[in-house]
Amino acid sequence: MAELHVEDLTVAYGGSRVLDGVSLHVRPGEFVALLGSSGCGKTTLLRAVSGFVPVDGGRIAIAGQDVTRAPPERRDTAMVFQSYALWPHMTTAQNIGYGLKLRRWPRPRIAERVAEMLRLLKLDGLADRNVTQLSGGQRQRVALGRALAVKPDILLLDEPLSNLDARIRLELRHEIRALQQRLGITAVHVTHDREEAMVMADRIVILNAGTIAQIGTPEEIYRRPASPFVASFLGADNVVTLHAVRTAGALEIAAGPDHDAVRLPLGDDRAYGAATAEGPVDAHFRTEAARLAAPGAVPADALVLRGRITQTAYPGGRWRYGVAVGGTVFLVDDDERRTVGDAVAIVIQPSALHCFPARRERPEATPTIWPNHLA
Ligand SMILES: Nc1ncnc2c1ncn2[C@@H]1O[C@H](COP(=O)(O)OP(=O)(O)OP(=O)(O)O)[C@@H](O)[C@H]1O
Repeated sequence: MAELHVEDLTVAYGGSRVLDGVSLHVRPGEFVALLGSSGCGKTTLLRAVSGFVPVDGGRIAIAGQDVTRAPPERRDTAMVFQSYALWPHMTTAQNIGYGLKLRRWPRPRIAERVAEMLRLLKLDGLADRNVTQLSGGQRQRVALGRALAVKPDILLLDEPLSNLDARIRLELRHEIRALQQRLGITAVHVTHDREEAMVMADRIVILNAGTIAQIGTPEEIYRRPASPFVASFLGADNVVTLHAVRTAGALEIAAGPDHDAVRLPLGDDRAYGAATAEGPVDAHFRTEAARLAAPGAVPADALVLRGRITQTAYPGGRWRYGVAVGGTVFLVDDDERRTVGDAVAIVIQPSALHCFPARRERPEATPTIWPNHLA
């Protein structure tokens, strides 16, 4: 088990900076996912760790050794690629044993290790088959076997599941995770699939335009996004601008044209972000974290937005509605079947709100009446 230290890493292609001051510590045996939208620098970070991209500044250490300037072959990393990158003229066994041959392992030891990998990866019976005659899932297992065979300090996974169909992707997701835990190997996994990162990783690193937006466990980043960017990226992309005042233990929301004043109690998990948000705040909430009610039947301790249904869809399980509130359309899931034109209330519990200082005030959210105690 080895640890990975990345400190203040900067990488530029030509004149343009792709990674800017990235620092990250991956603990021994930990599975870390790098998550971010296309072009944010995930693959570049992985390639910098493996030594295939020169760095402009900062430091990389693997198992306590500074490898910042070391060539790839002097770093104990192994990479699995989206495109498998197998040798097409070789069999399964030859591909898995390839790294061992390069390291000049004696033949009997190679055969032993390859057999072990075939067993681990459920590739028994396919040892002598040419890899071009394997399915996508099988090919990626071979690539994984080739990477693990050399017992690397760090396993680097570059979107290994992106080319596979949905069912195989789910299957392999769990297999990779189980294998990584069983072998206790330190792994860094690049993905742009939020759910994949959530279910596979011990911790998730969210990258945004070459910098780290947040590092945390799946639960931490989901429940406590550190910024509007992370909140939106993790699905809380309904945003309502409110006027808030922080009082002891609560966030007082002033009435607006489409909602009444409400006192949202603050607790450990409640209205996270509200502690620093006062005045105009952008409150983010998830489609699935709100519900709809008839306008007259709403609870007092939740934020309630009055609107009208403009769109309906049935993605499966629950209905999904577009609800226009003032000039903004929010997406909300609900169990009940409703119709376009229905007047409804969107009910959002405080624990489902992620509040941040508003980036810009939206006219429709400016309160017309400030409650007396806030005036
Ligand atoms: N060899 C290169 N030369 C110049 N620019 C590059 C090179 N490789 C990547 N880039 C640029 O660097 C930025 C980050 O690329 P990178 O591949 O690290 O992103 P990513 O987050 O892995 O994206 P994706 O999810 O699309 O693979 C992008 O703007 C990309 O166009």
